[in-house]
Amino acid sequence: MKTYTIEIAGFTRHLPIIKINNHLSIASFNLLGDVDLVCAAAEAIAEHLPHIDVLITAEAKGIPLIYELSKHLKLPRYVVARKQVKKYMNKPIIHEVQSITTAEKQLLALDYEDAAFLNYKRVAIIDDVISSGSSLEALERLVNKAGGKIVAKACILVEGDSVDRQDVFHLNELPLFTNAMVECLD
Ligand SMILES: O=P(O)(O)OC[C@H]1O[C@H](OP(=O)(O)OP(=O)(O)O)[C@H](O)[C@@H]1O
Ligand SMILES: Nc1ncnc2[nH]cnc12
Repeated sequence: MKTYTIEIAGFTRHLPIIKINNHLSIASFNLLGDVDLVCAAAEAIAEHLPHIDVLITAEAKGIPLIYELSKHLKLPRYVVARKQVKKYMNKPIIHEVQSITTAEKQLLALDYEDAAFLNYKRVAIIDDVISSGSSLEALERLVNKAGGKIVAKACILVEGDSVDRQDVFHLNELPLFTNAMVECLD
């Protein structure tokens, strides 16, 4: 398998290059299960955040990261926007998302209790990767609707066009690959 090698918070990882459609491939970054990397990335991001009251992310890969970040920042509660409305959710606020990794439109939903918790709080939006920016935009809309104040946006990796974003703190950058480009890699 072709891989892309990247350094993140002092750790080297060899990411498999995966075709996502007829034109594009991504270097797939899956932090689920990677304890050392999650801990180091959380520590590195924590140093660059202003004073905040609560972190929010989108499920699923952002969850271990904000858990670890919340521990660092001594924040007792964090908020996760879900990709499905569960029966146990109360009056959810919903926004559509078209993430680069998923062909179909998805949704992000915030439970009423979590939305109420964000109200008037200083909120940092956190994700593992920001690529098209669609997930970030949906999270921004949810936080605004909930009455939270977005004071920081941070992720481990920015990808593709998002590498030029000035509004997101990040630890490193990932390229997008055309499939023709991938054919030429050894
Ligand atoms: O900037 P975007 O194009 O929206 O892409 C970024 C999103 O893609 C990934 O989630 P993914 O859709 O792979 O879902 P998962 O975390 O549930 O695996 C990542 O965790 C971000 O949330
Ligand atoms: N390269 C990547 N790896 C994992 N998830 C992603 N979401 C967007 N880009 C991604």
